Amino acid sequence: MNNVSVSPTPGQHWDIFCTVVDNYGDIGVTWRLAKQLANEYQQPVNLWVDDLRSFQFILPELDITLIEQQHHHVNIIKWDQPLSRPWQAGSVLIEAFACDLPAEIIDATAVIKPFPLWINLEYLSAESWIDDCHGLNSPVKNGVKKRFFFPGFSEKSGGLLCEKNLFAQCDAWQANNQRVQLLQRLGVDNVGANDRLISLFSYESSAINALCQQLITGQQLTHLFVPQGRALTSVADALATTTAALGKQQHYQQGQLALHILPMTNQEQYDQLLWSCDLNIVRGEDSFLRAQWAGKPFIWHIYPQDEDAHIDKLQAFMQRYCQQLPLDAANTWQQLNLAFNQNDPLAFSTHWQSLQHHEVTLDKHAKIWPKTAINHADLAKRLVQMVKNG
Ligand SMILES: Cc1cn([C@H]2C[C@H](O)[C@@H](COP(=O)(O)OP(=O)(O)O[C@H]3O[C@@H](C)[C@H](O)[C@@H](O)[C@H]3O)O2)c(=O)[nH]c1=O
Repeated sequence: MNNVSVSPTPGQHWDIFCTVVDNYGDIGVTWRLAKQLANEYQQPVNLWVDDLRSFQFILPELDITLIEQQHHHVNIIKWDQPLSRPWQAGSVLIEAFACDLPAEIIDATAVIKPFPLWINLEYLSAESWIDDCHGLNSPVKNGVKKRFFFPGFSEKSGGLLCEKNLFAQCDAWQANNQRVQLLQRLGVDNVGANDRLISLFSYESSAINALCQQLITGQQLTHLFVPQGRALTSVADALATTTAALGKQQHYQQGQLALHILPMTNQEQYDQLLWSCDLNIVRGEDSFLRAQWAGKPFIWHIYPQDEDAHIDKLQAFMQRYCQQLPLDAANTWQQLNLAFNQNDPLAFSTHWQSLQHHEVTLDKHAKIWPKTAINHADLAKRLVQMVKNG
């Protein structure tokens, strides 16, 4: 057996394997989980990642030439095939998002006894069917089984990733108006007390065109913060320019819209941007959750799937999110999200204009939502408990 060290007593560490499919969500989620397990639960964690270049966008200090390195107390290993560093069995083996584990590990099921607790970490969903699948076992090989872990919003699910001190950090940031420091760091020094701040980290959408037009002609000056990437293409279209031209300028003003183009930062600084804005437009899985933890209203651009499966996922979430909202505010917010996801600029403009009537309600709701959503226990806590229970 190549590249597997067979030790008579498996180690106590956790291995997390992550394949970067596209974008930053797969690595974003596993990196966050690895940091939390290492720092809050003092677990030795190996994070195996097949694409360090993508990882570097959200961890700029990562050295992409190294096979192994430590950051935030997590041991990060470049996952090559075949493995460039032998795998040694630990106590837990996490396959993130059903990635194919290395053949060396599958073969090792024949010889390593007991085999580490094998967990398949699934994508987050607000759909209720996940409650019945969370925790189920499925046979893999040689009598070894893997267990399914479904993150979700219900008590029966695997819960949501959220660090122990996150809400306190966010509250302190907002109470002390620390956004001023953030804006200084970003080189944005012309923000008035009544200006609106919006962050935009989405995929391409023609609704962005409508958004920009609404902001340009709006009553209030809006600062729109756009990290380099896919949303910028749609912003450039809306402003009848190109991403290359926009990229050169960094700050750009048209009417009541002040556009600021940002480099990607680490996850901690991205959180600070979300905490500082009045509205966040987010996407995928991880930024979607972080916008909720920021306690601010948001629009969710969900990762598109075949046959519009993502729209069911979006509806399932919106239903949960809106349970405690008055009907008219809920309707406006849901229609706005649908318009963004369905590339409908006309509908987006209509619902954007209605949004102003519900700003106070949505603001209040966004503040109380995190405590409802966390449902007494975050994901890492539930995961550690699952491991303890065996
Ligand atoms: C803009 C920005 C983001 N980030 C982080 C936040 C998140 O961890 C990560 C972005 O991940 P997401 O929000 O999930 O969006 P994404 O579109 O990048 O990832 C998606 O990838 C697909 C393959 C998955 O199937 C989707 O479910 C989703 O996870 O990038 C930074 O750290 N710094 C930044 O400046």
